[in-house]
Amino acid sequence: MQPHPFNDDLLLIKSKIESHLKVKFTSCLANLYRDGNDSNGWHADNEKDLGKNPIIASVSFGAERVFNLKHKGDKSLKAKLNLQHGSLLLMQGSTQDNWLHQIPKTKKITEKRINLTFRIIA
Ligand SMILES: O=C(O)CCC(=O)C(=O)O
Ligand SMILES: [Fe+2]
Repeated sequence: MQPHPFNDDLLLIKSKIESHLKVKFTSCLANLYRDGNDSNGWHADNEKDLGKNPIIASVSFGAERVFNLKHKGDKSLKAKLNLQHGSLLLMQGSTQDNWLHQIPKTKKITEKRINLTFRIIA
């Protein structure tokens, strides 16, 4: 993937999150879900360059989508959130070590959603 410099809109969103959380982010990954047919399969954001126990701030715009979490070890542990327009989801601590997350496909959603995940990359 080819990184681009932050534009003014992204810098504004980044600085609002940073002053709220007292954390500085170095990068942002943008995902476009054109409709409910676009999804993001089960994964953990545990790439080496994120370091141990990464803090990831995830902002959602547009269509509300389901966000599922499942524990890697204990299959009985699951969580389901609805990520609303304008919401901020924070993943931190051992979340990526212990849990997988996904945005499942759905036939109910025909509208677009944009998700921005702000990250600290060494
Ligand atoms: O779209 C979302 O809310 C999640 C995106 C995600 O998990 C990722 O980019 O790693
Ligand atoms: Fe993720």
